Amino acid sequence: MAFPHKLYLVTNELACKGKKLLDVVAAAVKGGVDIVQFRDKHATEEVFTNTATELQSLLSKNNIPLIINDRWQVAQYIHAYGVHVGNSDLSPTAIRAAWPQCNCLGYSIEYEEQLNNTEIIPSDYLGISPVFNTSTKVDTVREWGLDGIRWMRKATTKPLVAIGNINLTNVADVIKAGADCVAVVSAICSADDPEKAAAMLRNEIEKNSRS
Ligand SMILES: Cc1ncc(COP(=O)(O)OP(=O)(O)O)c(N)n1
Ligand SMILES: Cc1ncsc1CCOP(=O)(O)O
Ligand SMILES: [Mg+2]
Repeated sequence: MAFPHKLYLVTNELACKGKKLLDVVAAAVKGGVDIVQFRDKHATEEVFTNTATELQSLLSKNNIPLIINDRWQVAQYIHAYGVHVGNSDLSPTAIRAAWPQCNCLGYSIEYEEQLNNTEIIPSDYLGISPVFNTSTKVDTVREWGLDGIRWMRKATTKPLVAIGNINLTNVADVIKAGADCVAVVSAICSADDPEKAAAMLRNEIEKNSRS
């Protein structure tokens, strides 16, 4: 599966610091975000489904794919583009079996051994998780660093999405190390001007991409 996306917004309502989540997402898309993940680890099923539905409506008007974090049944129900899962979630193989129409299945890589695991095969992209330690997600195993990106680039041909404390100061290095796409929470959600923050990140990615 082709993965043409370069700048991936992962949402976090708290990180938006009082701004409305949908406004932040709309601004980020104007700035150059080309794929969005709805991630809320605490919302009830009802609130989660309602917000996911609103995001799907906003993003489909802009031809931007929506990925749902963890809750693949909500993703299927709202006809989202896909789902992102990690080691504590239902496996990619099981999701493919339960939801054959899923267009895009993302899978977090926290351990080197995962690259020898058959779960890589049904995955459409791999999340390098995290590249740098971040206060946005503290239940992590280790930070991969730039060397980890370089290692993964050599170890697999799957599209690589880098995530974890990526911002304007390090995004060029992350791309040069071999990531195909950069995912951020705080660098956009917490910015005073999310549109400008997205535009600056996108510009830096384009300047340093191989294609
Ligand atoms: C693009 C991307 N990469 C990694 C993750 C982390 O997923 P996971 O390991 O399942 O952890 P939670 O996000 O569920 O806390 C991600 N969400 N997105
Ligand atoms: C969801 C997730 N998965 C690995 S790190 C992370 C959070 C990234 O957030 P930030 O861009 O604010 O560091
Ligand atoms: Mg998860």
